[in-house]
Amino acid sequence: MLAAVQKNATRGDPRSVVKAIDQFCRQKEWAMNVGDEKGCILDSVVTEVNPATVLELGTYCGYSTVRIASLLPSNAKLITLEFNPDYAAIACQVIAWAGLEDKVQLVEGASGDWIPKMKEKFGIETFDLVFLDHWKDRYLPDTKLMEECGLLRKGSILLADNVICPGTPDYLEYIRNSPRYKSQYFKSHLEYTKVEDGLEKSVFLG
Ligand SMILES: Cc1ncnc2c1ncn2[C@@H]1O[C@H](/C=C/CNC(=O)c2cc(-c3ccc(F)cc3)cc(O)c2O)[C@@H](O)[C@H]1O
Ligand SMILES: [Mg+2]
Repeated sequence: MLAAVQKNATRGDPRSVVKAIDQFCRQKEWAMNVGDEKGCILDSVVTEVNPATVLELGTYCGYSTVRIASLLPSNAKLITLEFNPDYAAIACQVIAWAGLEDKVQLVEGASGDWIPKMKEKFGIETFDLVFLDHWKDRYLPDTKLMEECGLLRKGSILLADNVICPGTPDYLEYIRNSPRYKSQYFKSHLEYTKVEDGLEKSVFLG
């Protein structure tokens, strides 16, 4: 995938990096990027929220990191957590190829370890937007952890990938029934396939 980016995408052009990865995953080898169809929904949420602070859980190869960072205002900050060093190394190069390294802080480590350190290590008060796309059984514990650490403010937006496929039943049950969130489901398809999947957008009510 990285070779495809370096061969087909233009340095400093995030859209060409996104296109190169999507082309590679459609033509050569499927990969678990959020993809172009759900990616458009992601783009519209990022544009609508216009966040100053973003947390991404699960960088993988940096596809959604590039999509999000390319839409952020100049002073905005995107912190992305990835605990697999091999994926982190690839993502770092993909983000650099897109010319977005100044907007992105890629942190190598587990979300559970780093979420409690966000304030002291990065001077983050609260996140305006969180994109959840890591192991599906971590969405709920990490959401509760973000609440406990005071990282969500009235109006913070959580956007979760794969709430249908592979599915995040415990997270959906919690977020749709909690009086502290207002949720909305965006129906779509699993990246590069016709299988149903979707994104769940939830506003923290404080
Ligand atoms: C606690 C913790 N801390 C830090 N990094 C963490 C972390 N937990 C995981 N990570 C990291 O994040 C990525 C993991 C992503 C998991 N995503 C999926 O499993 C996924 C799967 C599919 C899929 C659908 C149908 C199929 F048939 C097969 C696969 C589609 C998707 O879109 C997915 O996101 C990966 O880079 C992993 O190292
Ligand atoms: Mg996903």
